[in-house]
Amino acid sequence: MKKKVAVLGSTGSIGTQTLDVVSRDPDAYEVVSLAAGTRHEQLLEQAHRFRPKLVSIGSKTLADKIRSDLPAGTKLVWGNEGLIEAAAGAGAGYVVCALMGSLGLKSTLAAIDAGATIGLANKETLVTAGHIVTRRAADRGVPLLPIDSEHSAIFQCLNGEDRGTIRRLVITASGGSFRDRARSELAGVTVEDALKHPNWSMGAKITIDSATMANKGLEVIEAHWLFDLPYDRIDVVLHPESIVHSMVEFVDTSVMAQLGNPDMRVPIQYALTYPERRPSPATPLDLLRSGTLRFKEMDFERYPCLRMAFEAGRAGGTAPTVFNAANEVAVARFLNREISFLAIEEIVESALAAHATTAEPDLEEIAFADGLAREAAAGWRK
Ligand SMILES: NC(=O)C1=CN([C@@H]2O[C@H](COP(=O)(O)OP(=O)(O)OC[C@H]3O[C@@H](n4cnc5c(N)ncnc54)[C@H](OP(=O)(O)O)[C@@H]3O)[C@@H](O)[C@H]2O)C=CC1
Ligand SMILES: CC(=O)[C@@H](O)[C@H](O)COP(=O)(O)O
Ligand SMILES: [Mn+2]
Repeated sequence: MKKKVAVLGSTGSIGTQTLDVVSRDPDAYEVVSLAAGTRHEQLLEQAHRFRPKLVSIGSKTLADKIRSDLPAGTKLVWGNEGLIEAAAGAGAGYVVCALMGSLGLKSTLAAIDAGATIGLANKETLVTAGHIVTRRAADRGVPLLPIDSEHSAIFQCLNGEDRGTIRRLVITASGGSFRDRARSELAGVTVEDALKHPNWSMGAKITIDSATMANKGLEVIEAHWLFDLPYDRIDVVLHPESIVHSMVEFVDTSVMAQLGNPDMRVPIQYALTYPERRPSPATPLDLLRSGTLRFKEMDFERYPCLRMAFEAGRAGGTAPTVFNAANEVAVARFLNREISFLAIEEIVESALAAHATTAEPDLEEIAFADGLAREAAAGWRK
């Protein structure tokens, strides 16, 4: 029987690569819903190609624009309610969460409540409300399968291993666009410079997060929730080649690693086919030709966003929510050319400093902390 798949964020980097994976095995998948924000022409093209039951777009204005061009029989919805319907109202048994930012939280929870298996790329959802998402998935018996490359790597290394035998996780970081520059050289860097990731082609927000190392910070918190490990057993190392996607060290000192050329279709496909492996279109890794693999200690002074993520993760409660929300707004302001690159970390630092953490927050308390942090980050002036 075909897997009925919903793709939330279908027009983005992960969304389009998911549709590429799905389109290579038409006997295995049926796309039942697609959700996007603003790229209406791309969404229309996807709707004609995959013929889903339902499509959702960011606003009523955009919905009005595409309505008459949709294939007959495709239901059109929009906005936040549309996202929920795409996640939980189209009969998907498998939901790929590839939205950008914590706006993905409600639709992920809706998909879990509907009993769908989750392919999770949207790390901000776990950062902002990890205890709620993981508990809800466990209560509902819903698998949360990682798509993020590092977490897929760890998940693959852990396959069949007893979790009690893990000594630590080692998450690799490329170092991002400015890894060869000192902090003193970052004052005047441009948006264009920051968007040049050395190894991966990704959406704008995560590419900036890689450059500030906030991405690795988000990933540390994501790993804490996915693998249920304390922060002092999660390490980060610089690995400029992005070939070792992450590692697990076990109590007997054995280290398992997952390697491959950087291509997100591999972890996306693994999340879709798990527990099976299938052939993939990625270029096979040839270690004889890939050159030296380097590993360096992480410098927390060079990358304060990573330090702050560890601090927020350890503080728990609403602190990671604030870290994430302030960072989302700061990155949007940088991409909008309102603030400098280095102001991103100043904004995150000041939001965290002003925040009094609430332990074990419910969804309302998370929304409140998120809103306050966004307001402070939007109003921040040098
Ligand atoms: N790209 C990558 O290689 C990796 C990404 N991730 C994570 O995956 C997630 C997605 O990243 P990526 O694909 O790069 O991001 P993109 O910016 O490329 O895509 C984001 C998607 O979300 C949609 N979207 C944004 N806002 C809304 C909204 N209000 N309503 C509905 N849809 C919306 C966008 O629609 P539209 O563009 O039409 O507005 C787009 O389809 C992030 O959490 C990221 O950290 C993790 C590992 C690797
Ligand atoms: C592909 C992927 O998973 C990204 O999160 C990637 O890891 C970004 O690279 P760095 O954050 O290591 O620069
Ligand atoms: Mn990653």
